[in-house]
Amino acid sequence: MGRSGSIKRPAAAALAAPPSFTVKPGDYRLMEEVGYGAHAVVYRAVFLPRNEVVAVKCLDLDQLNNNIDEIQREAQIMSLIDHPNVIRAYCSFVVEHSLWVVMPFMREGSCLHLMKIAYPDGFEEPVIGSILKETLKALEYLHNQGQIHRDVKAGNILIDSAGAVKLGDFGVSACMFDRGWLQKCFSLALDITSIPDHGKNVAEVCVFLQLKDAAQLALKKMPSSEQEALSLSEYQRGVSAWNFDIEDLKAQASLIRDDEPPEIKEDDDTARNTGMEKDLSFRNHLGKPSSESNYRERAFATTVNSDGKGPSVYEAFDFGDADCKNRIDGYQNNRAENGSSPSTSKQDSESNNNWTSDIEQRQQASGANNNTSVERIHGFERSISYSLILLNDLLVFVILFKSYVDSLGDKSKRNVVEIKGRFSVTSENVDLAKVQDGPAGGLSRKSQQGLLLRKSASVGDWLAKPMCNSNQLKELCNSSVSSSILIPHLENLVQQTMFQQELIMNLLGGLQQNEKVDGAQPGVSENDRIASTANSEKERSLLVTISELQSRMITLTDELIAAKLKHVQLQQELNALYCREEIEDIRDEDNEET
Ligand SMILES: Nc1ncnc2c1ncn2[C@@H]1O[C@H](COP(=O)(O)OP(=O)(O)OP(=O)(O)O)[C@@H](O)[C@H]1O
Repeated sequence: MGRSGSIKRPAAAALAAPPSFTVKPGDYRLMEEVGYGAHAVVYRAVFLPRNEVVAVKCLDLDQLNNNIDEIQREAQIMSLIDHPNVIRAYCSFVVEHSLWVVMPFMREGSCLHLMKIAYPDGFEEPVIGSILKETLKALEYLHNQGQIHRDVKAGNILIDSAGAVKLGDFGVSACMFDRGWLQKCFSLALDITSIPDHGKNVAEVCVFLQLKDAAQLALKKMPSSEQEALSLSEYQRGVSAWNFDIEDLKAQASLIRDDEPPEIKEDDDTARNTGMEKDLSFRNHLGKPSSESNYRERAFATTVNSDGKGPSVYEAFDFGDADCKNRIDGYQNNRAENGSSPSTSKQDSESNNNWTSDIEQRQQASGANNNTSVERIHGFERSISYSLILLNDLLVFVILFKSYVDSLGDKSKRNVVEIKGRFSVTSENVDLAKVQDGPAGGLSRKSQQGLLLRKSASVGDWLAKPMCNSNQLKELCNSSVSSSILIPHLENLVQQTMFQQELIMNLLGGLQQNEKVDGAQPGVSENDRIASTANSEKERSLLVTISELQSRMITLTDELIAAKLKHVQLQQELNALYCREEIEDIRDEDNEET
């Protein structure tokens, strides 16, 4: 990524809003509310002169009176955007106490919304891959423009009726090359510490930073009941945040009362409101009644109706891969055949909330007879393949992470080009090609080692090809991979490991039950008995493998946590060094200016 001199700026023609959209409020008719965030309500609207459907984001200026600059920046950034994967503002203007931003209407809503309504267990991997690919294109474009989005999450990834994926919400984005912004950050830090003598500031800022870390730690240590209440309240309010805890998400979804989710009726023009608590005063302030139906739910209802009619959000995606598409269609058909409308799938997940049941359901739906031991064995094999894949990923990450932590010790002083808030842009920019080949890319790389991994129907192709060969691994260990890239993967892996342990326990329980049932069945033929004995042998050896995997995973997880702690400690030391250097630079500049 270049510095300010190399930032590409959109051509002048692209800067101007399309002349066809006017800045007269009377030209827009606000329809139903389609979403809301911390500072804004978004409506479906009609641009009357052309009878064209658009989205209007209404930002409450009173509520944000201290952040006018930021609001202006968001509107400005959105109007400069010219990329198919980033939501662009057609125009913006002030209406009484709010700023209206007119933009393309994304009919299917956000990924968060889709998951809440119809996919409480998350999307299928191919869909995730497709969404992420488009999102990465958006980020690449923004980064080339010198912008950091800083709020990439499911609630800000929107999908239109054609299946196009666009990144929205620039409320907290920042320009990486904005020196003024950088200075503001530092002076804020200095204000907080209230130290008049600049000579002492270096140390004080580092105290300040530690306090901030302590506050974050305290938040983590908040009693789980309080965390749950906070988390549930945010979930119900539709506030989207990063949450990698699948069990937590499931628990939150299950806490929503049965009468809260929308009733999915394709021909119901007045889809019911979700009933989620919302800030009524804010919405009334913006001049819209709070009881209006939620268009989003109605719109998506047509895509997931169990009768199979209506467009599918999946069908709209261009996967560029017939196999992927078939698998998705198959999954969709299974859902339809099962009658798994959003409400029923939620009940399913409550009553049958484990991975093995999911496999069984999908197998049943595809017409497979999974009652035999052979089928069960295949199920176990798939589970073990999944375990092996995760285990190997974990191993690769532990090795990488350890070498990264070790390398941090040697690199106590890197070439800092810019520090922007919590971002440090160094001359040692991460080589994305390497990173793709590493932790993330490793997932899509074909296994070049001896492991023969059976493809898992549930886990998907991309997970079944996870390994780097030894040379690539060595190369990665020698390269400096950013902790901000590694840590989320590591955390994710720890969670997956825990999930695996639970899965193994479920498998063991399921196997014991099945053995009991098989033993009790009368009228079993001699051939079946022989087959059953052979399968029992196989099951037993698989069980041994499972328990071995389990203990290896636990050991690896422990190592991982220890490495992570060391990393945090080293990172803090590094931060302190960066701060010192940057503050000295700023002071030198001040001195030069004076
Ligand atoms: N162009 C659009 N078309 C359709 N729905 C949209 C559009 N833009 C936003 N939404 C919906 O409105 C919701 C809130 O929008 P947005 O995230 O921009 O508001 P915000 O106040 O900036 O949110 P946050 O709290 O995340 O900062 C989104 O999650 C999405 O569901």
